[in-house]
Amino acid sequence: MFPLSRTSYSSRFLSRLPRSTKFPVLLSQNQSTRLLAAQFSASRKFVPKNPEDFETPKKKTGPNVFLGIGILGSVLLAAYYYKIYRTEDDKKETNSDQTTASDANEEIMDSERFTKEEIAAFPFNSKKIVFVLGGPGSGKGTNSLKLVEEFGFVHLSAGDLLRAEQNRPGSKVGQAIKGYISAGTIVPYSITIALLRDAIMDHPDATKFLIDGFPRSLDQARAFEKTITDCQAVLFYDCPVSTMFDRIMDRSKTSGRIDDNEETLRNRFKVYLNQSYPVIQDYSTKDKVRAVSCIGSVDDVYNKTKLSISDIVN
Ligand SMILES: Nc1ncnc2c1ncn2[C@@H]1O[C@H](COP(=O)(O)OP(=O)(O)O)[C@@H](O)[C@H]1O
Ligand SMILES: O=c1ccn([C@@H]2O[C@H](COP(=O)(O)OP(=O)(O)O)[C@@H](O)[C@H]2O)c(=O)[nH]1
Repeated sequence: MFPLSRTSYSSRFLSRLPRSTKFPVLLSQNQSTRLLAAQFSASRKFVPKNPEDFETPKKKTGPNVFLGIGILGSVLLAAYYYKIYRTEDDKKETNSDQTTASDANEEIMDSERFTKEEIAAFPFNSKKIVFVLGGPGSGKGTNSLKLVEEFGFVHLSAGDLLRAEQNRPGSKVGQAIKGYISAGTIVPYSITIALLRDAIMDHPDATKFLIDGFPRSLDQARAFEKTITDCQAVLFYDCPVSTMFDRIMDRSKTSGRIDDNEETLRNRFKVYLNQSYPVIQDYSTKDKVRAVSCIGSVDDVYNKTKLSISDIVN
């Protein structure tokens, strides 16, 4: 377990962002929930503008039977309409940063390269999976590449797989992926898990996998466990927002990524705290999290990384 009550953020960075995007990086479940509620709903608060907004609604003098019947009828009609007309596609469609638990039943996309029988026969359970998590720019990719070089992990970056699918001629989901990534929101896991599943199957002889940047929400974590396998550990890069911001802004000069810009980055931070951070909290209750501070030189951080997963690398 790692300490969950620490906060890390710099006033220099915070002064550059609107109030709604400022948050401490490490918070307890209650703290983060309260903070989120306060920060992200502040803009949606009801503000009385007209004199009548301040008035207490007048109490009706007697039961209005017709009104009651009308309301009941509307509710029943709405429920009927919802049941009959809401299609499976509607349920899967989610382009907001508020992926909900109801999405946890999404079907994983079929493979274009492997048959259902090949997928069913693949020994996913025999693979050691380490999730590499942390906010945007916290150092997931940098350290994963070093672990690959030194210890022969297979590195699967969910973001890289999605970008490759986005650019693949003939992809049925390329355009949709582009929409999510440019908004800084999470691609439905039916797509991401399918890409990860196929990428794992491309390495039948490998035993150790680093899955970088996934899962980004609790429902994704549960769906991966259900359809692929459980992870052995979570390598978590604990990084102040100010540092992540500066590093991404630096990276944006050469990355060519559509989402490495200030506006999308604000949303990525919001999605990270709102949806991805609870994944780290959840795995920490299962004693799976190995937290590494991102502060220090690339070599320092890598040395801390090696120490934190020394039982897995060998
Ligand atoms: N310890 C470090 N010190 C300074 N810069 C770093 C460090 N670790 C990573 N970087 C740089 O920060 C940027 C973001 O790192 P990256 O590994 O791409 O993050 P992530 O994969 O988490 O988005 C990259 O440009 C990388 O070179
Ligand atoms: O499991 C994933 C991983 C990535 N993404 C999308 O890909 C973007 C970039 O993710 P990546 O991990 O490459 O970069 P990071 O933001 O961590 O630097 C995210 O903002 C999401 O839009 C996603 O939807 N699901």
